[in-house]
Amino acid sequence: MSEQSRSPYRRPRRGPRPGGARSGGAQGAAAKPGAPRDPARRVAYDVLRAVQDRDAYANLLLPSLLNERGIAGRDAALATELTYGTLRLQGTYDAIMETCVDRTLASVDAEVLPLLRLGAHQLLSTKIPPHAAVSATVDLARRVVGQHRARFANAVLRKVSARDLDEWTGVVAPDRAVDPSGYLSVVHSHPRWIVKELARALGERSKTGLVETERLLAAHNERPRVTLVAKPGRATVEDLVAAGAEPTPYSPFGARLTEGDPAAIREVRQGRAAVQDEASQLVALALTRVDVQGRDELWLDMCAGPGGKAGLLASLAGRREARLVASEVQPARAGLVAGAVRRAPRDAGRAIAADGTRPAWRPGTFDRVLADVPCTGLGALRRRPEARWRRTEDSAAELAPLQHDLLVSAVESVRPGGVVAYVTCSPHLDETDAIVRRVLAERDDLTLLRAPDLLDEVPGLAAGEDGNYAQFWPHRHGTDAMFLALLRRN
Ligand SMILES: C[S@@+](CC[C@H](N)C(=O)[O-])C[C@H]1O[C@@H](n2cnc3c(N)ncnc32)[C@H](O)[C@@H]1O
Repeated sequence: MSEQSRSPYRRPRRGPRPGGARSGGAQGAAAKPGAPRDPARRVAYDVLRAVQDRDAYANLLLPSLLNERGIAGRDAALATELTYGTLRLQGTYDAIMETCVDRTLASVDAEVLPLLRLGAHQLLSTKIPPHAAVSATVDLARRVVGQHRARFANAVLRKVSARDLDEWTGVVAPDRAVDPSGYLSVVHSHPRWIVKELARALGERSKTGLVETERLLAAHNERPRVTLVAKPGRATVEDLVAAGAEPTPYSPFGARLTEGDPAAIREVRQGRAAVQDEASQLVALALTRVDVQGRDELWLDMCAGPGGKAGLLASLAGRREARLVASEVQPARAGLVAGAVRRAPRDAGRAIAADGTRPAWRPGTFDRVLADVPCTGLGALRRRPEARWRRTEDSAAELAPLQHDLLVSAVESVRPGGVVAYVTCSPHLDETDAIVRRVLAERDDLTLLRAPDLLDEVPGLAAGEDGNYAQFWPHRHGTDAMFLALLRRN
């Protein structure tokens, strides 16, 4: 059963609307004394506004508002579903609502637009009965934007309620045979440029109908399960399984939660385990598996904040009597890295604040270097629902000079015979293949290794012209779309 179908609030795309009011109806679960009416929709609206108006991150703001307002249980689950679901499918809802307003959607007031999207989500993708979805949203509109604009919201949502999601996309999406990217963009709610970039990274052409691209886009709209890492030497997968998680298919350190709050797990609270995507664990593991002849004592994580991979690498280094320097340019994030590497076996990790492009160490100091560079994050769209609307077509080009300089610096930091892992949480070819190729072309002291061979327990990873890169994919591996290139310095 997919995560999507597991959600109690989701409605299958086709089929009858289940009858009977549920907790997602207008009044929801019993409110606490003094709590605002319909706290779930109110908090979802506040997060959508903050994401839209001040570039807030939903995954940070929502938990803190739920906590601040004392919203828990079914109301918290409803608020989470409404917030993330609305942000993910915003592109589809906007295409539908364009046909339901008598002006452009862009000219609708900023206070009202999130209400319309919230209402459209309840109508088109949840089991909330249509009359409850409309009346609860209009009720909220009355309170937050006034009677006049609530009437407008009511009129738009009544038009939206006339069809189900499949009927609507049949009306508003371009013909797939004529414009496959445009069709996928509307049906799976991604900006068209992202559809094209992901298809390019998957090696698919429009002519073929973009079959695998569609599977990837659909995976981005599924709710991902929380994955944990048991830091070697400090906790085990068995500890996490005892706490209710399931082992991950590939990482020897990973376990997935089916539901529940990771902070409720003792090992996580104690810093012996942490939340970390399985692909992040595996790219760090691959770097430690490469054979480096001779000395293997000093490792560098050059872009370490907030410290996920550094935490794992420090534990792995400690078990081999190596040490890790975890460096991060932003001092506040370097503080998080210090927390992540604290109490590694043999005290193997040390965090410093330093600019990787102006190294605070001598050239050739390290035996293994991780350059997990800043990137567009197009590989983590499952977990960051608003990111697809925030990045632009130019984002990758803007990051490329820094990515290049960091990889060059990583290469200079490793000793001859040592190895560099270049990693992005993005499959966009301009920040993966293009950066690696450019550095390989500029230098004659590098050999590109076959990264998939270091992770031979994971099928379907090989990418790039000669299959030398490892590229994870959400729809193939159930992970973020993490990219890995391994370079040996000769
Ligand atoms: C993709 S994140 C790294 C994620 C991290 N490895 C983890 O697993 O938690 C990239 C990091 O690089 C940092 N960064 C950006 N420019 C940098 C530079 N010139 N030198 C070092 N770090 C830099 C960013 O602040 C950000 O924390």
